[in-house]
Amino acid sequence: MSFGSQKLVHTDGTMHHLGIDAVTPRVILVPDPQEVPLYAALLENPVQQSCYREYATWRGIWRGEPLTVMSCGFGCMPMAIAVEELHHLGAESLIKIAACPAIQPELEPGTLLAASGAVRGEGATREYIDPSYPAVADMPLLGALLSCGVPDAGLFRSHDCTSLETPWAPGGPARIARWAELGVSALDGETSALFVLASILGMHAASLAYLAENYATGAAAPMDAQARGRLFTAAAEALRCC
Ligand SMILES: O=P(O)(O)O[C@H]1O[C@H](CO)[C@@H](O)[C@H]1O
Ligand SMILES: O=c1cc[nH]c(=O)[nH]1
Repeated sequence: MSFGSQKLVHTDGTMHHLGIDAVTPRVILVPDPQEVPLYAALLENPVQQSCYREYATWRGIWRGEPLTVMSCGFGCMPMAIAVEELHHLGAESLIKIAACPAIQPELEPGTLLAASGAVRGEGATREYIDPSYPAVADMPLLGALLSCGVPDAGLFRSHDCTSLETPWAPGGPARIARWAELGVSALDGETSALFVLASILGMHAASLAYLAENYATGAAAPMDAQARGRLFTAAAEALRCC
C-alpha cells in the first residue's frame, strides 16, 4: 500500500525529512530528539545514524535483534512525515513511547498504559483522509504489549492544543472533564497520526505511555531513568515478539 505517498529523497539517497537511507524493520519512536540517546543507551552497540531536523536516529541490538530508536517530533504533522518516510525505507512495526497525562482518576501515575485507539483531535490526519476513518492500534502489537508487562489499554486523545487542555489553563478543566466523561484515558500529541498513517500504509503500530501525572487527581510520578527503562523495555520486547 502507498496511499499515493511519494518517496522524497536528497541526491545522496537520504530521505528528505528523516535524513537516513535505511532503517531496521522495527522502530521505537520518541517525540523529543534529545531523549533518543537516553533510550539508545539501553541497546547493545548503539550507533547514531543521523540527527536531521527534529529527527534523531540511532540503531543497535535488542536481545539479538536489530532495533532503531528515532524521534518523531512533537505533534501529528511531524509524526505523519516520519511514518510515511519510514514506510518508504521498509519499516514494518512502530511503537511510540512518551510521558503523558492520565485524565481518569483511577489511573495511577507511574504506570504504563497502551493506546487501544485515539481521538483524532488534530488537523494533520484530516488532510489525508476523512475524520470517519478510525485511529486504532495494530491488534497483534497491542496484544504483545499487554503480554510484556503493560497492565492495561485505553483511549488516548491526540490533539493540537497541549497548552490549552491542562488543569491550569482557562477552561482547561472543563475540556478535560468532557473527554474523561467520553471514556478517554490519556492525552498526547501524536498517537492518532501514527495509527491512521500506519493503517493506510499497511504498517503495524502501537503507542505506549508512561503516566507521569494525573490531571484528574493532581498526582504525579517522576519521568526518570527507571521509568524510561520500563517504558522502553516493554516496547522493545513487544516488537521482538511480533
Ligand atoms: O514524552 P514527551 O516528550 O513528554 O511527549 C509527550 O509530551 C508531548 C506534549 O508535551 C506530547 O506530544 C507527548 O507525546
Ligand atoms: O496533551 C498533552 C500531551 C502531552 N502532555 C500534556 O501535558 N498534554
